[in-house]
Amino acid sequence: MAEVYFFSFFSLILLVPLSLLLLLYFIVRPNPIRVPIKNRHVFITGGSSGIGLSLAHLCAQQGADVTLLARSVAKLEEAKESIKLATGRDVAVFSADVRDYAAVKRAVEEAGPIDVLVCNHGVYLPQELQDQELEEIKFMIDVNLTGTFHLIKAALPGMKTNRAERGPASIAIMSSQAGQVGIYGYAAYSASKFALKGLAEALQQEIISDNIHVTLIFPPDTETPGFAEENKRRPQLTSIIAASSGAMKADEVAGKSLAGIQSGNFIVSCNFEGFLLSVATAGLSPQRSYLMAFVEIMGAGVLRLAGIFFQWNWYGSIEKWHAKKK
Ligand SMILES: NC(=O)C1=CN([C@@H]2O[C@H](COP(=O)(O)OP(=O)(O)OC[C@H]3O[C@@H](n4cnc5c(N)ncnc54)[C@H](OP(=O)(O)O)[C@@H]3O)[C@@H](O)[C@H]2O)C=CC1
Ligand SMILES: CCCCCCCCCCCCCCCC(=O)[C@@H](N)CO
Repeated sequence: MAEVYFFSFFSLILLVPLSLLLLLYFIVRPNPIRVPIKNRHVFITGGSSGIGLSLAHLCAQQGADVTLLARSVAKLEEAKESIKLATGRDVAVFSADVRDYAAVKRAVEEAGPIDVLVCNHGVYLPQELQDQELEEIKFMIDVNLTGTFHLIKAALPGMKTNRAERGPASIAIMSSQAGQVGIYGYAAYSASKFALKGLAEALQQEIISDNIHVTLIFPPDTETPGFAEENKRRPQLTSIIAASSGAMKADEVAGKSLAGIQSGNFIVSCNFEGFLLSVATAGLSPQRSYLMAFVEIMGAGVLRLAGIFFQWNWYGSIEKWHAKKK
Protein backbone atom coordinates (compact mmCIF):
# COMPACT_ATOMS: atom_id res chain seq x y z
CA MET A 1 0.00 0.00 0.00
CA ALA A 2 2.74 2.42 1.06
CA GLU A 3 4.61 1.68 -2.16
CA VAL A 4 1.63 2.65 -4.27
CA TYR A 5 1.40 6.03 -2.56
CA PHE A 6 5.13 6.47 -2.87
CA PHE A 7 4.97 5.77 -6.58
CA SER A 8 2.03 8.08 -7.30
CA PHE A 9 3.72 10.81 -5.29
CA PHE A 10 6.82 10.50 -7.43
CA SER A 11 4.94 10.23 -10.68
CA LEU A 12 3.21 13.48 -9.84
CA ILE A 13 6.06 15.66 -8.68
CA LEU A 14 8.82 14.15 -10.80
CA LEU A 15 7.55 12.13 -13.70
CA VAL A 16 5.14 14.74 -15.02
CA PRO A 17 7.65 17.61 -15.20
CA LEU A 18 10.38 15.29 -16.45
CA SER A 19 8.28 14.00 -19.30
CA LEU A 20 7.26 17.56 -20.11
CA LEU A 21 10.94 18.54 -20.25
CA LEU A 22 11.68 15.55 -22.47
CA LEU A 23 8.80 16.44 -24.78
CA LEU A 24 9.96 20.06 -24.97
CA TYR A 25 13.52 18.94 -25.68
CA PHE A 26 12.27 17.30 -28.88
CA ILE A 27 9.71 19.84 -30.07
CA VAL A 28 11.13 23.35 -29.46
CA ARG A 29 11.79 25.15 -32.75
CA PRO A 30 13.82 26.62 -34.29
CA ASN A 31 16.67 24.37 -33.19
CA PRO A 32 19.38 25.85 -30.95
CA ILE A 33 22.26 27.56 -32.79
CA ARG A 34 25.45 29.59 -32.19
CA VAL A 35 26.17 32.75 -34.16
CA PRO A 36 29.92 33.51 -34.15
CA ILE A 37 31.17 37.11 -34.00
CA LYS A 38 34.92 36.85 -34.58
CA ASN A 39 36.01 37.82 -38.11
CA ARG A 40 32.45 38.52 -39.14
CA HIS A 41 30.83 41.66 -40.50
CA VAL A 42 28.64 43.29 -37.84
CA PHE A 43 26.56 46.27 -39.03
CA ILE A 44 25.13 48.41 -36.22
CA THR A 45 22.68 51.29 -36.72
CA GLY A 46 22.72 53.95 -34.03
CA GLY A 47 26.22 52.71 -33.29
CA SER A 48 27.56 56.20 -32.60
CA SER A 49 25.93 56.59 -29.18
CA GLY A 50 24.64 54.76 -26.11
CA ILE A 51 23.81 51.05 -26.36
CA GLY A 52 24.86 50.82 -30.02
CA LEU A 53 28.27 52.35 -29.31
CA SER A 54 28.84 49.98 -26.37
CA LEU A 55 27.88 47.06 -28.57
CA ALA A 56 30.25 48.26 -31.30
CA HIS A 57 33.13 48.35 -28.80
CA LEU A 58 32.29 44.85 -27.60
CA CYS A 59 32.08 43.40 -31.12
CA ALA A 60 35.37 45.04 -32.16
CA GLN A 61 37.01 43.69 -28.98
CA GLN A 62 35.87 40.22 -29.99
CA GLY A 63 37.43 40.56 -33.42
CA ALA A 64 34.47 41.53 -35.59
CA ASP A 65 34.58 43.85 -38.61
CA VAL A 66 32.24 46.58 -37.46
CA THR A 67 30.27 49.05 -39.57
CA LEU A 68 28.25 51.86 -37.99
CA LEU A 69 25.36 53.83 -39.47
CA ALA A 70 23.82 56.97 -37.98
CA ARG A 71 23.05 60.53 -39.09
CA SER A 72 25.63 62.77 -37.44
CA VAL A 73 29.07 62.53 -39.10
CA ALA A 74 30.76 64.12 -36.08
CA LYS A 75 29.40 61.50 -33.66
CA LEU A 76 30.31 58.71 -36.11
CA GLU A 77 33.90 59.94 -36.42
CA GLU A 78 34.17 60.21 -32.66
CA ALA A 79 32.91 56.64 -32.26
CA LYS A 80 35.31 55.40 -34.92
CA GLU A 81 38.25 57.02 -33.14
CA SER A 82 37.29 55.73 -29.70
CA ILE A 83 36.98 52.16 -31.01
CA LYS A 84 40.32 52.41 -32.85
CA LEU A 85 41.92 53.68 -29.64
CA ALA A 86 40.40 50.98 -27.46
CA THR A 87 40.76 47.96 -29.75
CA GLY A 88 43.14 48.96 -32.56
CA ARG A 89 40.46 47.99 -35.08
CA ASP A 90 39.24 50.08 -37.99
CA VAL A 91 35.52 50.68 -38.17
CA ALA A 92 33.60 51.72 -41.29
CA VAL A 93 31.06 54.50 -40.82
CA PHE A 94 28.13 55.64 -42.94
CA SER A 95 26.05 58.74 -42.45
CA ALA A 96 22.43 58.11 -43.40
CA ASP A 97 18.95 58.61 -42.02
CA VAL A 98 17.14 55.26 -41.65
CA ARG A 99 13.99 57.00 -42.88
CA ASP A 100 15.64 57.42 -46.30
CA TYR A 101 15.48 54.02 -48.02
CA ALA A 102 17.73 54.99 -50.94
CA ALA A 103 20.43 56.23 -48.56
CA VAL A 104 20.18 53.09 -46.40
CA LYS A 105 20.42 50.87 -49.48
CA ARG A 106 23.48 52.74 -50.75
CA ALA A 107 25.25 52.41 -47.39
CA VAL A 108 24.41 48.72 -46.98
CA GLU A 109 25.61 47.89 -50.51
CA GLU A 110 28.82 49.85 -50.06
CA ALA A 111 29.50 48.24 -46.68
CA GLY A 112 29.44 44.74 -48.20
CA PRO A 113 27.67 41.51 -47.20
CA ILE A 114 26.53 41.55 -43.55
CA ASP A 115 26.67 38.59 -41.13
CA VAL A 116 25.12 40.27 -38.11
CA LEU A 117 22.72 43.17 -38.62
CA VAL A 118 21.83 45.10 -35.47
CA CYS A 119 18.86 47.46 -35.92
CA ASN A 120 19.51 49.52 -32.80
CA HIS A 121 18.71 53.08 -33.97
CA GLY A 122 15.77 54.58 -32.14
CA VAL A 123 14.15 57.77 -30.89
CA TYR A 124 11.95 58.31 -27.86
CA LEU A 125 10.01 61.47 -27.08
CA PRO A 126 7.66 60.73 -24.19
CA GLN A 127 4.49 62.80 -23.82
CA GLU A 128 0.76 62.29 -23.25
CA LEU A 129 -0.81 61.48 -26.61
CA GLN A 130 -3.38 64.26 -26.22
CA ASP A 131 -0.63 66.89 -26.14
CA GLN A 132 1.93 65.33 -28.46
CA GLU A 133 2.30 66.84 -31.92
CA LEU A 134 1.41 64.47 -34.77
CA GLU A 135 4.81 65.24 -36.22
CA GLU A 136 6.55 63.69 -33.21
CA ILE A 137 4.26 60.65 -33.26
CA LYS A 138 5.04 60.02 -36.91
CA PHE A 139 8.74 60.68 -36.29
CA MET A 140 8.94 57.83 -33.77
CA ILE A 141 7.00 55.43 -36.01
CA ASP A 142 9.10 56.39 -39.04
CA VAL A 143 12.48 55.99 -37.36
CA ASN A 144 11.82 53.06 -35.02
CA LEU A 145 9.51 50.97 -37.21
CA THR A 146 9.75 52.03 -40.85
CA GLY A 147 13.50 52.60 -40.50
CA THR A 148 13.91 48.99 -39.34
CA PHE A 149 11.94 47.77 -42.38
CA HIS A 150 14.21 49.84 -44.63
CA LEU A 151 17.32 48.35 -43.11
CA ILE A 152 16.22 44.74 -43.23
CA LYS A 153 14.92 45.01 -46.79
CA ALA A 154 18.15 46.60 -47.92
CA ALA A 155 20.39 44.09 -46.12
CA LEU A 156 18.60 40.78 -46.76
CA PRO A 157 19.77 40.10 -50.35
CA GLY A 158 23.43 40.48 -49.34
CA MET A 159 22.90 38.47 -46.16
CA LYS A 160 21.40 35.57 -48.10
CA THR A 161 24.18 35.41 -50.69
CA ASN A 162 26.47 32.36 -50.17
CA ARG A 163 25.02 31.94 -46.69
CA ALA A 164 25.79 28.19 -46.68
CA GLU A 165 29.56 28.87 -46.85
CA ARG A 166 29.42 31.86 -44.49
CA GLY A 167 27.67 30.16 -41.53
CA PRO A 168 24.71 31.32 -39.44
CA ALA A 169 23.70 34.98 -39.67
CA SER A 170 21.69 37.17 -37.32
CA ILE A 171 19.26 40.05 -37.49
CA ALA A 172 18.95 41.69 -34.08
CA ILE A 173 16.30 44.31 -33.37
CA MET A 174 16.37 46.69 -30.40
CA SER A 175 12.92 46.97 -28.86
CA SER A 176 12.36 48.09 -25.24
CA GLN A 177 10.51 46.87 -22.16
CA ALA A 178 8.00 49.51 -23.33
CA GLY A 179 7.59 47.18 -26.34
CA GLN A 180 6.34 44.42 -24.01
CA VAL A 181 3.95 46.49 -21.90
CA GLY A 182 2.33 49.84 -22.71
CA ILE A 183 3.57 52.62 -20.42
CA TYR A 184 2.09 56.08 -19.67
CA GLY A 185 3.63 58.71 -21.96
CA TYR A 186 4.78 56.13 -24.51
CA ALA A 187 1.68 55.70 -26.71
CA ALA A 188 3.63 56.25 -29.93
CA TYR A 189 6.93 54.84 -28.69
CA SER A 190 5.35 51.67 -27.27
CA ALA A 191 3.37 51.20 -30.49
CA SER A 192 6.55 51.49 -32.56
CA LYS A 193 8.36 48.98 -30.34
CA PHE A 194 5.47 46.49 -30.01
CA ALA A 195 5.27 46.46 -33.80
CA LEU A 196 8.84 45.19 -34.00
CA LYS A 197 7.75 41.95 -32.32
CA GLY A 198 5.25 41.21 -35.10
CA LEU A 199 7.90 42.01 -37.66
CA ALA A 200 10.44 39.76 -35.92
CA GLU A 201 8.11 36.76 -35.50
CA ALA A 202 6.98 36.83 -39.13
CA LEU A 203 10.48 37.47 -40.46
CA GLN A 204 12.01 34.55 -38.53
CA GLN A 205 9.66 32.11 -40.27
CA GLU A 206 10.58 33.58 -43.64
CA ILE A 207 14.37 33.44 -43.25
CA ILE A 208 14.98 30.37 -41.06
CA SER A 209 15.70 28.31 -44.19
CA ASP A 210 18.40 30.84 -45.14
CA ASN A 211 20.17 30.18 -41.83
CA ILE A 212 19.41 33.73 -40.61
CA HIS A 213 18.30 34.05 -36.99
CA VAL A 214 16.26 36.85 -35.47
CA THR A 215 16.90 38.29 -32.00
CA LEU A 216 14.61 40.80 -30.27
CA ILE A 217 16.12 42.75 -27.38
CA PHE A 218 14.10 44.37 -24.59
CA PRO A 219 16.18 46.75 -22.43
CA PRO A 220 14.89 48.68 -19.42
CA ASP A 221 15.84 52.36 -18.82
CA THR A 222 19.50 52.57 -19.80
CA GLU A 223 22.01 55.35 -19.08
CA THR A 224 22.78 56.79 -22.53
CA PRO A 225 22.97 60.26 -24.08
CA GLY A 226 19.49 59.69 -25.50
CA PHE A 227 18.13 58.79 -22.08
CA ALA A 228 19.64 61.95 -20.55
CA GLU A 229 17.76 63.97 -23.19
CA GLU A 230 14.57 62.01 -22.58
CA ASN A 231 14.72 62.77 -18.86
CA LYS A 232 14.47 66.50 -19.53
CA ARG A 233 10.92 66.09 -20.80
CA ARG A 234 9.67 62.85 -19.28
CA PRO A 235 6.24 63.05 -17.64
CA GLN A 236 6.51 62.25 -13.92
CA LEU A 237 4.18 59.26 -14.24
CA THR A 238 6.33 57.78 -17.00
CA SER A 239 9.32 57.84 -14.66
CA ILE A 240 7.32 56.42 -11.75
CA ILE A 241 5.99 53.48 -13.77
CA ALA A 242 9.28 52.83 -15.61
CA ALA A 243 11.05 52.69 -12.23
CA SER A 244 9.33 49.31 -11.69
CA SER A 245 12.28 47.99 -13.66
CA GLY A 246 15.80 48.91 -12.54
CA ALA A 247 17.98 51.11 -14.75
CA MET A 248 21.09 49.70 -16.42
CA LYS A 249 24.39 50.87 -17.90
CA ALA A 250 24.79 50.81 -21.67
CA ASP A 251 27.72 48.38 -21.36
CA GLU A 252 25.58 45.90 -19.41
CA VAL A 253 22.77 46.04 -21.97
CA ALA A 254 25.29 45.63 -24.79
CA GLY A 255 26.78 42.58 -23.03
CA LYS A 256 23.37 40.93 -22.65
CA SER A 257 22.52 41.80 -26.25
CA LEU A 258 25.67 40.28 -27.70
CA ALA A 259 25.34 37.12 -25.59
CA GLY A 260 21.74 36.76 -26.78
CA ILE A 261 22.71 37.28 -30.42
CA GLN A 262 25.50 34.68 -30.17
CA SER A 263 23.12 32.16 -28.59
CA GLY A 264 20.52 32.85 -31.29
CA ASN A 265 17.90 33.62 -28.63
CA PHE A 266 14.71 35.00 -30.16
CA ILE A 267 13.90 37.02 -27.03
CA VAL A 268 16.62 38.72 -25.00
CA SER A 269 15.82 40.30 -21.64
CA CYS A 270 18.41 42.36 -19.80
CA ASN A 271 17.56 42.38 -16.07
CA PHE A 272 15.47 40.36 -13.61
CA GLU A 273 12.29 42.38 -14.21
CA GLY A 274 12.92 41.89 -17.92
CA PHE A 275 13.16 38.14 -17.41
CA LEU A 276 9.77 38.17 -15.64
CA LEU A 277 8.33 40.33 -18.42
CA SER A 278 9.57 37.96 -21.12
CA VAL A 279 7.99 34.97 -19.37
CA ALA A 280 4.74 36.92 -18.83
CA THR A 281 4.60 37.95 -22.52
CA ALA A 282 5.95 34.76 -24.12
CA GLY A 283 2.77 34.40 -26.20
CA LEU A 284 3.46 32.42 -29.37
CA SER A 285 7.05 33.53 -29.90
CA PRO A 286 9.51 30.89 -31.05
CA GLN A 287 11.60 29.40 -28.25
CA ARG A 288 14.83 27.49 -28.92
CA SER A 289 15.53 26.57 -25.29
CA TYR A 290 13.53 23.68 -23.83
CA LEU A 291 14.47 24.92 -20.34
CA MET A 292 13.07 28.40 -21.03
CA ALA A 293 9.98 26.81 -22.61
CA PHE A 294 9.53 24.84 -19.39
CA VAL A 295 9.87 27.98 -17.28
CA GLU A 296 7.35 29.77 -19.50
CA ILE A 297 4.80 26.98 -19.14
CA MET A 298 5.23 26.71 -15.37
CA GLY A 299 5.41 30.48 -14.84
CA ALA A 300 2.46 31.54 -17.01
CA GLY A 301 -0.25 31.60 -14.34
CA VAL A 302 1.87 33.00 -11.54
CA LEU A 303 3.29 35.75 -13.74
CA ARG A 304 -0.17 36.73 -14.94
CA LEU A 305 -0.96 37.28 -11.26
CA ALA A 306 2.26 39.28 -10.85
CA GLY A 307 1.26 41.37 -13.88
CA ILE A 308 -2.15 42.08 -12.34
CA PHE A 309 -0.35 43.25 -9.19
CA PHE A 310 1.92 45.54 -11.20
CA GLN A 311 -1.12 47.11 -12.92
CA TRP A 312 -2.78 47.52 -9.49
CA ASN A 313 0.32 49.38 -8.33
CA TRP A 314 0.57 51.51 -11.50
CA TYR A 315 -3.09 52.52 -11.53
CA GLY A 316 -2.66 53.37 -7.83
CA SER A 317 0.20 55.72 -8.72
CA ILE A 318 -1.89 57.31 -11.48
CA GLU A 319 -4.80 57.85 -9.10
CA LYS A 320 -2.56 59.38 -6.43
CA TRP A 321 -0.86 61.65 -8.95
CA HIS A 322 -4.20 63.03 -10.17
CA ALA A 323 -5.47 63.48 -6.60
CA LYS A 324 -2.36 65.49 -5.71
CA LYS A 325 -2.71 67.66 -8.81
CA LYS A 326 -6.22 68.79 -7.78
N1 LIG B 1 18.28 54.29 -23.31
C1 LIG B 1 17.17 53.67 -22.92
O1 LIG B 1 16.65 53.92 -21.82
C2 LIG B 1 16.57 52.61 -23.77
C3 LIG B 1 16.79 52.54 -25.12
N2 LIG B 1 16.18 51.58 -25.88
C4 LIG B 1 16.39 51.51 -27.32
O2 LIG B 1 17.76 51.26 -27.58
C5 LIG B 1 18.14 51.91 -28.79
C6 LIG B 1 19.35 52.80 -28.52
O3 LIG B 1 19.03 53.72 -27.54
P1 LIG B 1 20.12 54.69 -26.87
O4 LIG B 1 21.41 53.99 -26.82
O5 LIG B 1 19.51 55.25 -25.66
O6 LIG B 1 20.14 55.81 -28.00
P2 LIG B 1 20.90 57.21 -28.16
O7 LIG B 1 19.85 58.25 -28.25
O8 LIG B 1 21.98 57.39 -27.16
O9 LIG B 1 21.54 56.99 -29.60
C7 LIG B 1 20.70 56.78 -30.70
C8 LIG B 1 21.51 56.35 -31.88
O10 LIG B 1 20.64 56.16 -33.01
C9 LIG B 1 21.03 57.02 -34.06
N3 LIG B 1 19.85 57.48 -34.79
C10 LIG B 1 18.79 58.15 -34.28
N4 LIG B 1 17.92 58.46 -35.24
C11 LIG B 1 18.42 57.97 -36.39
C12 LIG B 1 18.00 58.00 -37.74
N5 LIG B 1 16.84 58.58 -38.10
N6 LIG B 1 18.77 57.41 -38.68
C13 LIG B 1 19.94 56.82 -38.33
N7 LIG B 1 20.39 56.78 -37.08
C14 LIG B 1 19.65 57.35 -36.12
C15 LIG B 1 21.77 58.16 -33.35
O11 LIG B 1 22.68 58.85 -34.17
P3 LIG B 1 22.25 60.23 -34.93
O12 LIG B 1 21.42 61.03 -33.98
O13 LIG B 1 23.55 60.87 -35.31
O14 LIG B 1 21.48 59.78 -36.12
C16 LIG B 1 22.53 57.37 -32.29
O15 LIG B 1 23.65 56.75 -32.83
C17 LIG B 1 16.90 52.66 -29.27
O16 LIG B 1 16.26 51.86 -30.23
C18 LIG B 1 16.06 52.80 -28.03
O17 LIG B 1 14.70 52.90 -28.33
C19 LIG B 1 15.35 50.65 -25.31
C20 LIG B 1 15.10 50.67 -23.97
C21 LIG B 1 15.68 51.66 -23.09
C1 LIG C 1 4.84 40.31 -14.72
C2 LIG C 1 6.05 40.87 -14.17
C3 LIG C 1 6.33 42.28 -14.57
C4 LIG C 1 7.71 42.68 -14.27
C5 LIG C 1 8.02 44.15 -14.13
C6 LIG C 1 7.56 45.06 -15.21
C7 LIG C 1 8.31 46.35 -15.25
C8 LIG C 1 7.97 47.14 -16.47
C9 LIG C 1 8.69 48.44 -16.57
C10 LIG C 1 8.73 48.95 -17.96
C11 LIG C 1 9.76 50.01 -18.13
C12 LIG C 1 9.85 50.51 -19.54
C13 LIG C 1 11.10 51.34 -19.73
C14 LIG C 1 11.27 51.74 -21.15
C15 LIG C 1 12.61 52.37 -21.37
C16 LIG C 1 12.69 53.04 -22.67
O1 LIG C 1 12.53 52.45 -23.69
C17 LIG C 1 12.96 54.50 -22.61
N1 LIG C 1 14.03 54.83 -21.74
C18 LIG C 1 13.20 55.04 -23.93
O2 LIG C 1 14.17 54.35 -24.55
